[in-house]
Amino acid sequence: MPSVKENDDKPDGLPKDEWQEDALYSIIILGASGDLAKKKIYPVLWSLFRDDLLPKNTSFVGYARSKLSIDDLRKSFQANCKIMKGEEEKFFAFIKNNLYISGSYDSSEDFKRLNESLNEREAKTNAGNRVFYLSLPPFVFDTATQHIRENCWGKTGWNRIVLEKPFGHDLESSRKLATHLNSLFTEEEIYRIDHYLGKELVQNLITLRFANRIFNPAWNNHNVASVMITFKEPIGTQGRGGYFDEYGIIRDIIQNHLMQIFCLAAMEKPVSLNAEDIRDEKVRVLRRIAPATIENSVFGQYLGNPTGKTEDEKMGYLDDPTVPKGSVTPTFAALVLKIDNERWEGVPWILRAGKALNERKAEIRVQFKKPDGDIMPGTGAKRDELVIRFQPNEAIYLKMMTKTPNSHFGMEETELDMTYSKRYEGVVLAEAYQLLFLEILRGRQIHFVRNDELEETWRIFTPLLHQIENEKVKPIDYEFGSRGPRDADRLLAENNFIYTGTYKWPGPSK
Ligand SMILES: NC(=O)C1=CN([C@@H]2O[C@H](COP(=O)(O)OP(=O)(O)OC[C@H]3O[C@@H](n4cnc5c(N)ncnc54)[C@H](OP(=O)(O)O)[C@@H]3O)[C@@H](O)[C@H]2O)C=CC1
Ligand SMILES: O=C1O[C@H](COP(=O)(O)O)[C@@H](O)[C@H](O)[C@H]1O
Repeated sequence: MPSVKENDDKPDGLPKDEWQEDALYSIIILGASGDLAKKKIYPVLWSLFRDDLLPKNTSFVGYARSKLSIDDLRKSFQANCKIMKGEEEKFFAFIKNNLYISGSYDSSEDFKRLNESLNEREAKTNAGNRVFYLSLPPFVFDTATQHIRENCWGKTGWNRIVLEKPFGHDLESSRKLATHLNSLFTEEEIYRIDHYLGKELVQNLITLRFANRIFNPAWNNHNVASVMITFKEPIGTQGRGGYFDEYGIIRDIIQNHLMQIFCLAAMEKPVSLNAEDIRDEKVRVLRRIAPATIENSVFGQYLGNPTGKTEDEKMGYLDDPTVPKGSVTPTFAALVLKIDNERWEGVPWILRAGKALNERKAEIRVQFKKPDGDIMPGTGAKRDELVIRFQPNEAIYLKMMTKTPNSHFGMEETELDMTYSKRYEGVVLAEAYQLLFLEILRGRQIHFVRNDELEETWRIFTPLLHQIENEKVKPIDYEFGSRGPRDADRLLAENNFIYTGTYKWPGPSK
């Protein structure tokens, strides 16, 4: 097994693709001067270039309003790139493949200049394949996409447009955006990124469920008591409260990341691994869910922790000067969805997400019912629980009962454990954006969100969002660094999720 621990953004074993030799691939980053571009997109492009995973003829074209030289651009993102000793020359070659054009998002002339520059570079090749990556605030989506379509759509190869969330603010605005995009592009040309779909263990859900005989027969209301999907972050809004306040935790995490995990865990087996077949099943299960309700939800907002170690921890959500005074935007939410189909009727699916909590964690817990016809009553047997920990320290473990060694029929809780750092020692997992970028270039949409998925998730959450916003429902206070409001545990208990607190992992967590 190769060990690449010395540089942990070098993933192991990514397949080398056979790219079109006679084509020029242009990756055009709109909003190249922005935060996402410098923190994420350029560093990921560098890592893929460094590891020879991109087509040989790839050119990176930044576009933004700021007047920047290539050197300014480089300085903006270099600190976020991992450049090991001996890789300086390669980094220099990466920078040489970069171009930057300053232009506004509402000027045909500027987009025409961008197009001329792309044409000029493509002239020496047979085909020009173009990826337009919109790393832009949502209010410029409409004009920018219009100009891309009218002025920059290549004629000799394929064109793909990549969008980051937010895809609208509610059902109506999402539909409006969809209508606009559909008037310009085909669905095959649109790549809606949800970076959770690029995470290794999220991708593994399909394999686990459908490549193993043992899970599928047990994956239903005869055997499953409840399911909980959790996202926790130990950081607050860190000065970006103004942005967060317009969205809140449901739009930021639950409607997208947690619902994508939900779909992969709850959907029926797709007829094939074709992107359309998988996405058809996701939509099918979403259509069987009634809108989320306030009665089945708990909302929280964090307070500063006076004993916190950092300034962030000491600051409550409302202390952030960028957050409007008296805001009731939730930074924590727990809610329950029910799926009205033959497989899942009666099983509560609990979705929880929060900022400023006690740890960083994203996981799914599937709690199984106790066996029927119990021949060991009164022995304290606990429910089996399958945990898939998406991050950190990726792991799949099944908490289960075993006979205590050398006892008569004494039993205790133990686990079948597949912790990635042990099972795949030394293997570096690719970062979500690395995998997703390669999928865009390959033209594979499995790990991207289709418009009807979006429509369904907005249908589920829009009535609740509008209600809490119109009625200014006050979230419950919780302290920075806690597990969130206590009422959330009550919601779990009322929805058949049993926490015993008796399970003990032997030794430090890997
Ligand atoms: N390979 C490895 O390294 C493995 C490590 N382990 C470790 O073993 C430890 C225990 O395992 P775990 O599966 O977490 O089991 P536990 O039963 O101890 O905890 C399950 C989860 O229940 C939640 N919880 C805590 N209090 C309450 C409450 N009052 N009501 C409802 N829920 C509550 C907590 O999450 P929350 O705060 O999110 O609600 C907790 O993480 C973990 O640290 C885990 O990392 C386990 C298996 C493999
Ligand atoms: O989309 C978002 O995700 C991040 C968390 O991503 P992760 O990969 O670090 O789990 C979150 O911090 C941010 O608020 C949200 O917009």
